[in-house]
Amino acid sequence: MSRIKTDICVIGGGSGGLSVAAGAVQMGARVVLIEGHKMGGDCLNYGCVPSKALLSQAKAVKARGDTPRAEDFRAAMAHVKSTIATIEPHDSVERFEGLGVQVIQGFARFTGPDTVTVGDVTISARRFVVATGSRAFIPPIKGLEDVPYMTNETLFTQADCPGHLLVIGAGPIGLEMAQAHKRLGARVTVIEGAAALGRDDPEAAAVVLEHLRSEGIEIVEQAQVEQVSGRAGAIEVQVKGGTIFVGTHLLVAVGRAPNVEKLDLDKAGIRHTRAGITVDARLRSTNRRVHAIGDVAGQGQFTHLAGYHAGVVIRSVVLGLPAKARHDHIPHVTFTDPELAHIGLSEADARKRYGGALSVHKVGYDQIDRAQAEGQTTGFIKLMAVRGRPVGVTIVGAQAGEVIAPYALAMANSLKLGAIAGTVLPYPTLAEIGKRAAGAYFSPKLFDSINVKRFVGMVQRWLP
Ligand SMILES: Cc1cc2nc3c(=O)[nH]c(=O)nc-3n(C[C@H](O)[C@H](O)[C@H](O)COP(=O)(O)OP(=O)(O)OC[C@H]3O[C@@H](n4cnc5c(N)ncnc54)[C@H](O)[C@@H]3O)c2cc1C
Ligand SMILES: NC(=O)c1ccc[n+]([C@@H]2O[C@H](COP(=O)([O-])OP(=O)(O)OC[C@H]3O[C@@H](n4cnc5c(N)ncnc54)[C@H](O)[C@@H]3O)[C@@H](O)[C@H]2O)c1
Repeated sequence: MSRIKTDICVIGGGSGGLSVAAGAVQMGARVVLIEGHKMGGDCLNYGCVPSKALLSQAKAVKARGDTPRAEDFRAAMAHVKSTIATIEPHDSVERFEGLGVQVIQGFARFTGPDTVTVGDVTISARRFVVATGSRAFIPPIKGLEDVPYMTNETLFTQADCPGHLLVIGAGPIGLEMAQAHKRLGARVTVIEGAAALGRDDPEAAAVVLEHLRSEGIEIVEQAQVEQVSGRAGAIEVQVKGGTIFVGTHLLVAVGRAPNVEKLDLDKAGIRHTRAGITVDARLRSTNRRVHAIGDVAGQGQFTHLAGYHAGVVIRSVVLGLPAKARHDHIPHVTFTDPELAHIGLSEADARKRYGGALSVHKVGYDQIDRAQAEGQTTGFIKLMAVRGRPVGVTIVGAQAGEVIAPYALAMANSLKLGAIAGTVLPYPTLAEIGKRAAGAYFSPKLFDSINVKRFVGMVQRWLP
């Protein structure tokens, strides 16, 4: 048994853990990083990177306009592999060892409040950061364990395009992958127990769903899956009420489960629930020496959130500052075509919280010259504003994930809408839609005000 003493021990080498390790070591701390499987975690290997690479290939095939061919799917999967391979060195053991991090490969488990073991190595540290991420949640559906099914961990290893892909769950994973597979030549049926994109603005979700259906994807809502049967190539999914959907392949995308089982959290007095490790505003667990970040902290499941958490925890464990995380300024984007981006409060939540003080401003993509020029007039921005500040923004339409950036800046830095309305943007760009929405907040105050009209009348009489 060998022993290592260090300042910071990071468990999990994905989006969150790698950011903590790189930041902490470069600022002078001694860092041990433990990764049980693949450096880069879900995002690089089974999540954001492969899914966006597949979507980009599917978009190119769709743009070509003819019937997808078998080679298209193979070429798309080859692109997925090569994209991962290109990014991989950035997250590699070699790069991190080069930065001065001691990387240990194996699954870590706590053996006490300030020790973990990996194989025959025991590590004691001043602070621990748990960044073990999440995996696909497998629901207790009758028969599921007896049929071949895919999750995000196996989806990107397919050799050939499925004939008819059945997807359980119409969240971001289910719908992004439904569109990618449809555009690459599969028939696709998405089976959703409640409302598709149920966590998003219903008006914006409706725009995405209408478009996906127009491309030929079958999306069945309010259809809770109760039983699955069959075999490879002939899978049957039965929903509440008895309807049966038949397909060749099955993807399960019904949410995520935090990776806590292997950690022996009880040995270190770290409380957790089904959502993940319980943390306070400083991302500290119930063991003050141990922080949790990213998916396993149960505050949301996005790479940029894990990266943000890493920054907060670095201030805490490296610099000893009482840094707190906030979550009201974290955007999220579903990368379907059209994209759906959101930040802050939904319209419904903003109405509940602010009542009459809230104003809502909606501008269509069809009012934006660049959108007209590109023929991308589907969608809108919806701005929720209170006393001159944005409290929530939803955008559905072309490049919504890029277009929302000024609002992410504004909400992270408590900027007023005047900052957006007063910014000069290049013409013609899709980003103008955000400025137009801010302008819509000021228009009635400026153009419908009797006081403004009186004042202008006076000025005009006095002006020489
Ligand atoms: C299909 C899909 C698409 C996605 N698309 C997007 C997107 O477009 N944008 C976005 O922001 N987010 C997206 N996400 C979510 C994103 O991947 C996660 O939010 C992000 O990876 C979380 O980072 P993390 O550091 O918390 O965990 P991870 O990146 O998963 O890293 C956790 C690491 O910990 C390791 N580990 C686990 N247990 C132990 C242990 N006991 N000891 C040692 N190591 C351990 C794991 O092997 C893993 O490498 C997507 C997810 C999926 C599944
Ligand atoms: N673009 C992105 O940023 C992106 C992309 C993919 C994933 N992610 C992250 O990963 C998380 C998980 O995504 P997800 O799509 O797996 O989960 P999700 O929780 O967002 O959606 C799962 C859906 O499955 C449905 N469902 C659950 N059980 C069912 C059953 N028995 N029958 C039918 N439907 C059922 C739910 O009602 C829900 O609508 C996301 O919330 C997000 O944080 C992000």
